[in-house]
Amino acid sequence: MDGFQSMNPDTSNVEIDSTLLLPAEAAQSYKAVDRVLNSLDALVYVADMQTHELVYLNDYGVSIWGAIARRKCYQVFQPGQTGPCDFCTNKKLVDESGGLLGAHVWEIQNPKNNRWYQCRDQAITWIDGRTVRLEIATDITERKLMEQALYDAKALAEKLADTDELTQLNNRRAFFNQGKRVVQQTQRSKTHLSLIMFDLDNFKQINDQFGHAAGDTVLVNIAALATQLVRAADTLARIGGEEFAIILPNTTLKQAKQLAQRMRFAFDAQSISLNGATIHCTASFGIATLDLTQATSDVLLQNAFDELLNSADQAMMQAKREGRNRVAF
Ligand SMILES: Nc1nc2c(ncn2[C@@H]2O[C@H](COP(=O)(O)OP(=O)(O)OP(=O)(O)O)[C@@H](O)[C@H]2O)c(=O)[nH]1
Repeated sequence: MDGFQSMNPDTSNVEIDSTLLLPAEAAQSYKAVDRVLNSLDALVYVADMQTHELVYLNDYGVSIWGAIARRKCYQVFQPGQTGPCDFCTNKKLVDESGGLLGAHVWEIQNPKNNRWYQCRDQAITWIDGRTVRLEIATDITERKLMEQALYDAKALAEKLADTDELTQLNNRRAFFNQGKRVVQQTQRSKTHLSLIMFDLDNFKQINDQFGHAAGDTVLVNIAALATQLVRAADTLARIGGEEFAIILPNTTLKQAKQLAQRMRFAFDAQSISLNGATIHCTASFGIATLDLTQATSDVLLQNAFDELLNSADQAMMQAKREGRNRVAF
């Protein structure tokens, strides 16, 4: 290559202006360092910080990205790219007056080969006096995939711990956790919090007449219908066998009554066809509302959610007593 000469006849990983030929002793030291860098299971490269030209690439880099042949770092590592990378670290490696700063360690997923690298970048003075970026990059893709798999498994475990297996609604645990959170939010926003409880009517008869599996299907249908009727901000949960509850943030008693009536009508109007039979199932609803529009002390709120649930339960029992398929509050 004109004007350039490899300092290491065994490899062609470095290109240095021939006017800067090193004394024999220094060349020996250079070769020893080059051998060490070539034995690493990591990418080591050096790029001119002004021109982005690669001036060194170890064997690991050559084996993946090919010979450097005076190409720029982004041409080698981001094939097809015509300018410096958006994530180029050059600015992080020198101060405003060009003084060399310490190492900058970061992680990136290479958008071209999708592999993850942990990079240690540092500006150093190269053997010909230029300021260059030395990067040592370790492929951490397997570790990242494992981290992602662990993260996904944790998210799934958390979801399962909060989900009712039959209906896929929130379970009792999720319901109580969410209830305590929503009470705090309601206190902060000084609004109303309503709670609807509903229990399917004469559900034992459905089980007895059509079988337990048919009863399960009814529970799934009711859950799906109820899901369609609540808002995204509401928390619908199955809190017992045939008992459900809805946390309604920022909802007055009047608004909660309207929703409960809509649900009652929808359940009453639904016919579930199963094995040639038509199953009809209604529910009794109880509503309670917490008015937090005035400042309320934390002490008063400690048992607020349990008390709200208790009031809704009392109202629901009243609806049962008064003949079922109705809303009480
Ligand atoms: N299929 C099915 N049945 C369940 C499940 N959980 C509870 N049950 C049944 O639900 C029925 C509830 O019966 P009861 O408590 O007497 O209430 P009910 O018959 O609905 O009567 P009221 O609530 O007074 O209207 C029982 O037969 C339980 O076995 C479930 O997951 N699947």
